[in-house]
Amino acid sequence: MNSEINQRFLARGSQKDKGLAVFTSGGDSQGMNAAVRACVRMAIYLGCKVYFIREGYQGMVDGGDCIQEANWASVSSIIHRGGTIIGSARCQDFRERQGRLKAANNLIQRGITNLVVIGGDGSLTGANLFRQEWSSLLDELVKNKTITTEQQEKFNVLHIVGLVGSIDNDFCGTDMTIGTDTALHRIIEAIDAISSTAYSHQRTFIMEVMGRHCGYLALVGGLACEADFIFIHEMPPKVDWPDRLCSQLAQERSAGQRLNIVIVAEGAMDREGHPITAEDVKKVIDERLKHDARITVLGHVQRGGNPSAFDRILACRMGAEATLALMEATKDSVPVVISLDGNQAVRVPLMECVERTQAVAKAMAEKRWADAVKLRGRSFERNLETYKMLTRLKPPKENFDADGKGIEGYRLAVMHIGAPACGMNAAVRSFVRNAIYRGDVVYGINDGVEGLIAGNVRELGWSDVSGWVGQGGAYLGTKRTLPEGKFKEIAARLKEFKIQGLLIIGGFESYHAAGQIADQRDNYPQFCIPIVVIPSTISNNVPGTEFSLGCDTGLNEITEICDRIRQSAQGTKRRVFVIETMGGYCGYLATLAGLAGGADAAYIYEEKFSIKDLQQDVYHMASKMAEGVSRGLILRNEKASENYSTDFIYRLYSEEGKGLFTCRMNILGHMQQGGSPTPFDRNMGTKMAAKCVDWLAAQIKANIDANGVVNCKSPDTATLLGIVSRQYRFSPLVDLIAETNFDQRIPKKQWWLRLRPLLRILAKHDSAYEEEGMYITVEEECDTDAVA
Ligand SMILES: Nc1ncnc2c1ncn2[C@@H]1O[C@H](COP(=O)(O)OP(=O)(O)OP(=O)(O)O)[C@@H](O)[C@H]1O
Ligand SMILES: O=P(O)(O)OC[C@H]1O[C@](O)(CO)[C@@H](O)[C@@H]1O
Ligand SMILES: [Mg+2]
Repeated sequence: MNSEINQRFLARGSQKDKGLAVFTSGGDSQGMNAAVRACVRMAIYLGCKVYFIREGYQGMVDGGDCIQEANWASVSSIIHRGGTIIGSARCQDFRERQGRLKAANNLIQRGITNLVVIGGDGSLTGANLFRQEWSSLLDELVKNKTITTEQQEKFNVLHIVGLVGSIDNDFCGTDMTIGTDTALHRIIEAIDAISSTAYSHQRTFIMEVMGRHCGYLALVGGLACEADFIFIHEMPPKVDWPDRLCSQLAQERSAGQRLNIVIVAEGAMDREGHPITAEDVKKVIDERLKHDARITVLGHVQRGGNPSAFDRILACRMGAEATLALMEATKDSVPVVISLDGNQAVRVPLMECVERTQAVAKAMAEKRWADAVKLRGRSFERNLETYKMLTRLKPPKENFDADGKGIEGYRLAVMHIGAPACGMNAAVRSFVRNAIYRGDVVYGINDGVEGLIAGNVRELGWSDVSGWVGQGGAYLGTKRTLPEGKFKEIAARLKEFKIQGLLIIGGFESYHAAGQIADQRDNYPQFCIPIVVIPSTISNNVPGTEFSLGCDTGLNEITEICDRIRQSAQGTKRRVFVIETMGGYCGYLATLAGLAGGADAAYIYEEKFSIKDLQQDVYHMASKMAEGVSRGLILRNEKASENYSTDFIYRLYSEEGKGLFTCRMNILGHMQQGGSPTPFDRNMGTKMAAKCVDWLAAQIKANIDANGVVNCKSPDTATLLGIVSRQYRFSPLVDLIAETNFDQRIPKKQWWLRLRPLLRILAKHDSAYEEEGMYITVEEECDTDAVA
């Protein structure tokens, strides 16, 4: 891997002689505006000229007013808006050399040789071709005397950086394209809404989702909504699919399920290449099962609405990186795509991505389905495996003996400790089903440590967890009580239920509790079982992971509320909102919601601030207001400072802003913990729990004696499953102690702190931004089993 170890900074105003143009192309996607904004603002910060090319490639071909210089204000108040304010198009002209010739001339006439392309697979394929042809296009322009040889020489290299903006997530080389997460939000909102009416009428709903050539939306939508059957391009069913579909749906109904959801990706086919439409599926269900079936085609709803917090943040990071990558490009550098690999912004060669994307299409055309899935990447593959496993009606026979007992069956338990967070139920469902699938017995412990001591423990069956994925809160019940002082009672219950492996899902308390139990292994043999924690809290303050389950939902709740609060001042008022977020001492929510909401400042505990900083920010706000900005957004983490309280900041802004703006304060409180889990949290909970089952089984197997007694003593048998620099990782709890600030209950190092300068730069403050993007190959990117 060619990662850069040294920190890389480009100073403010250091690129005064340069320029770039940005455009959006293909189907629009939510988050494109945030990407354009970040790209423009980073360019202005570096001192270079920046142009919009309106209406995608069509604007490049047509030239004229379609190419305009942009300024700071041209991208104000757009971060929360879906679509693209600079327009997008599907452009036939650009597919022809003649069109590309015109486009090249239009760029040269304005001296533009740095391009940021924001679009899908088609747009980036077109960009790749444009770059490959560039010198021959210039030759032709010289030949027909459209440009001079001096111009040819001066503009002989075209630099291109691509950002993948498409809801389809069909481009190899990135885990998530800008817009995909929001499209999934739209899909699950629709399916959740339909489920209640389907339940009432015992109906089967066939939902058609987008994704012309890629089944990602159908697959992950299916995972996030417990769909009973999906039809996707990469895993087409055999021609006998009607039999399989009907037997699956019939069995589910006979097991008591009142509704069924079938998802059909647009353009789905069977293995012989016959199209499968929602109508075809309905016909089969009507005729054979006589179910009351209905079709809903989600269509462009999926491309609409406000971008999710994830897409806004992704777009901010990618947009800024795109500008930086262009500024660093030399005549020898290859065009790159800025993408996300796990949680890391990376730069992947455009050509490799295009080739791999085309290889997927080829594999599908040649009916090499397994290859197509592999080429889509490890994360797609894993999603598919998980989906298949979770929707099996019965565990495979080979995992059970003649009496129906699991051949390698262990006795596992799951519980929560800490506050509830969205995604916990999805994790429990996945844990239960994965374990049953293997032949294990699973116990659900209600109400945390207190419930365990009270013996509030019950075996969970396959259908006990039906419908749990989309539910917020914690169905098992959760409490904050720690095990300290109650070890004897806990050990007695673990013994009574013969528990051989334990999963704890929860926030900082879960991590703390698991550590306390593991610490007592020498005193209580019942604690010598493998123990694993899935960090789950909106605060995202658990060490050993970059993301906790539930923090994405919390972030989206805050982001949406901030949008609404800001909108309340639309019109003539000049107003500053001071908003307090949760998080304990952890500034994750305030910072990330600040980035996603386009906030002017976000005050947090981890970054000390003085009265001087506050004063400067107030003056800064006043000067922005004087320049025409009408609304301000200030976020403050609940424990940012003992004395500079939310009320204090509100009063300071109120006093100093007199005559210029009014000020209002909002404390968001527990609404941040509620809501419906986002697709990200549903998916993350599902995948993490599946990994925990595998891990627990492997640990038990390695440490069990002939009498079935498990004796885990080594530190690596008590772990926390986290996402750490691009990968899922089981970290021994003891290793995390040194990384933990137990007083403030936060990790000592927090990755997202490096995004704070970006927040300031995008809000027109001075700051020094360290580049994120490391260079990797498309193989490296696709091999990551990321959360996406
Ligand atoms: N092979 C190609 N050669 C030249 N230009 C292309 C090529 N493929 C696509 N383009 C250009 O990119 C535009 C957008 O491509 P396309 O319609 O495939 O959408 P996309 O970028 O894949 O986005 P999405 O699939 O998300 O809608 C096309 O209209 C065309 O102008
Ligand atoms: O908006 P249009 O041009 O009808 O295109 C629809 C297509 O665009 C996408 O939304 C994005 O590529 C596809 O999922 C869909 O097939
Ligand atoms: Mg496309």
